Amino acid sequence: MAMAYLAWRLARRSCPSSLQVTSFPVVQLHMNRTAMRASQKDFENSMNQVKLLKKDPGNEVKLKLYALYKQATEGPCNMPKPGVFDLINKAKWDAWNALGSLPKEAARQNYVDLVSSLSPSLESSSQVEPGTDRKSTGFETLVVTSEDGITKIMFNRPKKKNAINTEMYHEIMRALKAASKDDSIITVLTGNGDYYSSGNDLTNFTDIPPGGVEEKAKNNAVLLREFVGCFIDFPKPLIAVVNGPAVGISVTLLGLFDAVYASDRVSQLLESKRSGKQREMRAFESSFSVASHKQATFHTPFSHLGQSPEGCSSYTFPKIMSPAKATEMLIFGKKLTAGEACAQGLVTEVFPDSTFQKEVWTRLKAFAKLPPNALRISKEVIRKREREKLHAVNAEECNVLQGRWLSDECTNAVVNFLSRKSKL
Ligand SMILES: CCCCCCCCCC/C=C\CC(=O)SCCNC(=O)CCNC(=O)[C@H](O)C(C)(C)COP(=O)(O)OP(=O)(O)OC[C@H]1O[C@@H](n2cnc3c(N)ncnc32)[C@H](O)[C@@H]1OP(=O)(O)O
Repeated sequence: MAMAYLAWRLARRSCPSSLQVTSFPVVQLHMNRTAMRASQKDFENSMNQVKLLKKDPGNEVKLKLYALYKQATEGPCNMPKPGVFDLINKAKWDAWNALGSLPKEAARQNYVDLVSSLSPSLESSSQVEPGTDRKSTGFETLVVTSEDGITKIMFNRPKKKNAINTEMYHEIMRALKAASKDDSIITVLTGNGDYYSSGNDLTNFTDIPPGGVEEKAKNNAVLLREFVGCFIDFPKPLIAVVNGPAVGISVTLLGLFDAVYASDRVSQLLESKRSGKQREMRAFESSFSVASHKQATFHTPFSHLGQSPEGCSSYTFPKIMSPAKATEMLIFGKKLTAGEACAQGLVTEVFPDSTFQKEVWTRLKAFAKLPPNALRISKEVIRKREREKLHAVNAEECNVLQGRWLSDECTNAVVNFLSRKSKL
């Protein structure tokens, strides 16, 4: 299996990009019905369609496409037979040689037929113009797209600072489950608008079911545990592109990500603020086209809200940043800038704001070209010895929170926010 994969990767490298696929039994069906009517234009269109295939059609098909392409463009196999240990080139040679003296026009037709037989896998991509994202529908609170081996899950409640309401919790779980099974290599979470996320939507606490607040707290604890569990168990590299302030659960979850990237705008802005350079700060702020853009800060104000840590942060944060630094954040609600969060290990790297998106996405695209199985296996090796512990921590945190949600401290904090008496 692994060898077949390696063969395929190498074959891709040694072929024109358009013929990254190929042959077989399926094709045999088409070989004899050759009407020799496929034009050069049809052939070129098919080569372009192959590039849009979203599902890997399998090594055999890829080899067949390779062979037909060679036959259509160069005629019968004219290469010396590779050595028995040169597995990849031997597989390609065999496929091409097996076409014997099939005329170029017939090979071209068969190539076109084969590509058209792969149409189910083309349908999803053909809905999208080349070069644009494949967008998943069926989400109200997210925009989920897939391109270049990256599934991007974007929080999409910008007017509410991407606060995570109950629907969004469910949709994030659904999107993560889909991403774990789709053909993407890595998964990215980011936010639309000026915030990454303002954390739990405090109105989640207002919809009390007939069973009363105890039932509500219990249900929320069950759901929260399931939600955090999706992050603990997510099998592919999971990366946060933190585009603005992050609050509460959107911060604590970062300890379960594989990499966290943020822009340096925070540090520059705060530095100006700290040094009292007001004019410089105003100039700095106005230099951004989106005037409402906010600093990317990291804030977990649990005590202020009468709550306690979640997202496994009671375990991951002391490990990541030292117990004392974690205490300042999780217990005393100290807000960190991106630079500070990076110095403490919560953020992987901070980029200059002017080039943040460009640099991050260039890097992510390069990551997405790495061998997917190696990425998953390496992640599993790292996560394996922690998984059980993380699930236990998650269960305990949810249990404690269930009690906190019933406390006066929490009720008062939520009421104060909702009645506009308080803000972070
Ligand atoms: C399936 C599972 C369901 C389980 C449900 C329970 C699970 C609980 C999980 C964990 C519990 C807690 C963890 C946390 O996340 S704690 C952190 C909670 N977040 C906050 O306390 C932030 C509150 N928001 C603010 O302080 C401010 O809004 C802000 C983020 C500092 C931004 O200030 P701003 O002046 O720039 O913008 P503002 O006008 O306030 O906001 C614009 C509108 O967005 C609304 N909004 C923002 N954040 C939230 C939020 N977290 N919850 C609800 N609504 C929010 C705000 O009310 C404005 O709305 P409107 O325009 O007035 O209608």
